[in-house]
Amino acid sequence: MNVVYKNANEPIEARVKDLLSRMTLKEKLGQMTQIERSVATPAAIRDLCIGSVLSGGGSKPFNNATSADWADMVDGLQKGAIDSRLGIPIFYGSDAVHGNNNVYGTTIFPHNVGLGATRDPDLVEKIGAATALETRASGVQYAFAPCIAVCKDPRWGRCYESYGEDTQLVRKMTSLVTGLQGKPPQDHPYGYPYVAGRNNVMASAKHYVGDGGTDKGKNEGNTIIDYENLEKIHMLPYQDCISKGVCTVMASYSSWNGTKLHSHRYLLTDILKEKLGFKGIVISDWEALDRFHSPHGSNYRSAVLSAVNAGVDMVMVPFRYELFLEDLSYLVESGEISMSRIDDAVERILRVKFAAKLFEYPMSDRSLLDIVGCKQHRELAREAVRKSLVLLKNGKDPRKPFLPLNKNAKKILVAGKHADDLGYQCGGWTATWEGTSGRITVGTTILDAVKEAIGNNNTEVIYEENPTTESLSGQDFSYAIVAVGEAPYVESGGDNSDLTIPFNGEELLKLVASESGIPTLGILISGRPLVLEASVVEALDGLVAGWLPGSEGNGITDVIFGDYEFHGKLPVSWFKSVDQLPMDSQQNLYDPLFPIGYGLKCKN
Ligand SMILES: OC[C@@H]1[C@@H](O)[C@H](O)[C@@H](O)c2nc(-c3ccccc3)cn21
Repeated sequence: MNVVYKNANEPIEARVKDLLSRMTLKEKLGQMTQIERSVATPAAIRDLCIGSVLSGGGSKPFNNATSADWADMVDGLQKGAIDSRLGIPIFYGSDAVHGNNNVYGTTIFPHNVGLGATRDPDLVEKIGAATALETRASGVQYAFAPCIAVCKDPRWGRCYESYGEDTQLVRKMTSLVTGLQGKPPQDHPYGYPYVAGRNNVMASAKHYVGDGGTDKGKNEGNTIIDYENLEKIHMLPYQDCISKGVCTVMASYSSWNGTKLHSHRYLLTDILKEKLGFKGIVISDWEALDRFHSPHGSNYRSAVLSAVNAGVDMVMVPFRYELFLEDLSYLVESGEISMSRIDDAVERILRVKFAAKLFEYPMSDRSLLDIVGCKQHRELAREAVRKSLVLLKNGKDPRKPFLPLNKNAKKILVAGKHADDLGYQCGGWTATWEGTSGRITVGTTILDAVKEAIGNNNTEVIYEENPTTESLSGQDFSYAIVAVGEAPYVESGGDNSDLTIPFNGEELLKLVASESGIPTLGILISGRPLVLEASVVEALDGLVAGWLPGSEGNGITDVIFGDYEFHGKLPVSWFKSVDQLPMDSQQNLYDPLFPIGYGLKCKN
């Protein structure tokens, strides 16, 4: 007998209609529920018809779990879903935001702020395609990416997740969606979710809307702006993602003029779904409903009512899913949430699952495992690092450029906390949620890369994390490479109104460059512009913004030793003082240290 929803030759909408008609209320509500892997079991997924499972930042089967270990985990949970009465598969979500970064041994690409500096949407699309392959290799079919925030204030703890402060730049970088999901055919219906096949993942445009425009850059804060500017500055990139067939849009924790996005029916339904024609899933952020009321998690039933009626289709619960289901069921039974709202949500979820071909290919494809961290992907990441670096200063005398550095110099000093720390150069959302110091995965630090670039020359390379004038005196260095910057941070943990270089980074630059008088290249490893005193810039012979380059540190040496030309342009304004924030390049008062778009070449 032809069971329409099980027939891949049937049109998606026919499959959706057929399956929806067969579902009980309990099964429909289960599909609207996304739970965290730490509380997920195959039995719960089967019995409650759970729609999705996720890994919160860094949540993994065990430390240093490989892609194969992840695929075992995801497949085990998927079996529970397949065993359910109607056999509706889950999708498994993870923050693959700069490669499949939760998983050990994967290629870690530069964070978005560095990709914004490349101004190269084709490169970003290729990064999306490579990320999709490495993500699917781990069994994960859904990436919580791209973040298309337009970051208007570097004090925001998530600034490095934004491609930059300019809307048009962020719009170009939505090419990541095409890389992740694949390119829809010409006749693909506008706003309809699209996933090309098993080598692609569902994407999530986030965080809708205005997350990068909050007052003083406060994370999860309030974006105070009229609708016209909300649309012009923060909403246009969502139109680009919708036109590319993005499968999901994640609501923002933040508020617009005092109303939380997660309960904003006008923006989630009237605008996103009706005016912009988005036909995929609106998913909540993590415990967003628990944050509606104080204390955290209180008055949960009213939060469920507000969010679902506003247009949230799937709730990233992620732990208290029995309570969520109980409250949601009560609200539907009482008529406070209509059956048509539930059916709209479930239709969208099923539509994405059929579009992503999850019914046909529910299990992981182990043939992809060889591609994880492969040379081709690492070369792509290395190219992205090269193109992301921004040369801010090259020589104290324009007629005597300092870069490119000489590989055959007699003696080179490499210094600074960020010169030999893979975790620091990867930043947040790597291995763990916050990110951490040390050899957290497979990769090349700046020091590794310098040694590799120098090769067997007679050049002596000396590394000192924290040199002193005493340790440097009489050493006769040809020049120094000093890498300083930020320790990894994430979300509100990164909110910062001080923005000086941590770990006394400026003092170290001055110590090497002026007190010890060594010709010095400063490299800033940071998610954003940081305070640079004029005296520090003056003391340096060269200065490079390295952003958060990821695992392929040799992309840095490729340009500082001149094997490749610098390419990067600032995606954000570099302030002189935090008192100037937020900066607006369109204003007459605009007076940055380095303007958005600034970037030198070696051979000008
Ligand atoms: O990891 C899933 C999502 C991610 O995709 C969103 O961009 C981000 O806002 C987010 N914050 C948390 C999160 C926040 C606090 C504690 C634990 C987890 C979880 N998540």
